[in-house]
Amino acid sequence: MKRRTGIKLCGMRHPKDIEACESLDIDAIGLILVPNRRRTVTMGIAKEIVNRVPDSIAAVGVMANPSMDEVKQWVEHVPLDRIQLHGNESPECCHRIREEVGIPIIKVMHVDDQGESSGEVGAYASVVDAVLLDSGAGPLKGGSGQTFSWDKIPSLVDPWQKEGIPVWIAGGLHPENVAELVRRFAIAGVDTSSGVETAEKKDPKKMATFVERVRNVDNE
Ligand SMILES: O=C(O)c1ccccc1N[C@@H]1O[C@H](COP(=O)(O)O)[C@@H](O)[C@H]1O
Repeated sequence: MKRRTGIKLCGMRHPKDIEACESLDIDAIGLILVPNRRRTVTMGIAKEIVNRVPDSIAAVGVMANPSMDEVKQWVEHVPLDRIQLHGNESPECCHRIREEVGIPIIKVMHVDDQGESSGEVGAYASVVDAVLLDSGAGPLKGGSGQTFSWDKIPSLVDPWQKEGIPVWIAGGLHPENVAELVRRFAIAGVDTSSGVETAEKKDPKKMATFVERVRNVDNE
């Protein structure tokens, strides 16, 4: 059966970034709703962007350790399709958000220098819809442009896959390294932010090349 790798392009900040996505064969775009980050968008901009996203592309809101009130405020004003929890949210917190807000949860697990990942499979498998492995590098965690050691991917991914949880990979992915990642490992999807920017702005050419390189491997 032909493979199809999920692709999420994250950190959209302007409605024109979405124009550049419209012709791309991607699955999701992400909006940074974490306060005080370089790519953080206001509620107004988030709403404007999501309203332009084609139906075939999911709009993902990226949050880190949000309160229940904050989550509810975002989803009340912005029609998000998924919530990406990029902090240290407990299984109980994931469960509560999923139940009370009714939106699928992507839980980010951070991979440290030793290749160890946060998050016990047994505790999270029943309360999340997908897992995203990202580099734990840097004090801010997320959007760092840093890769983690890929050698551990099979042993990190396998226990989730056995529970039927799709695992996506992020952290320092760009058009020059994504084909190798997708070719080497059986993963559900890839997610990038810094790697498709030039001078801190989304670069339509890099986004298109990133997608093309993934789809070329899918078609090998
Ligand atoms: O992109 C950000 O600025 C960001 C801020 C806070 C939390 C998460 C963030 N981004 C997520 O991190 C991954 C990896 O980013 P990068 O490709 O290494 O720059 C990205 O795909 C987003 O999901």
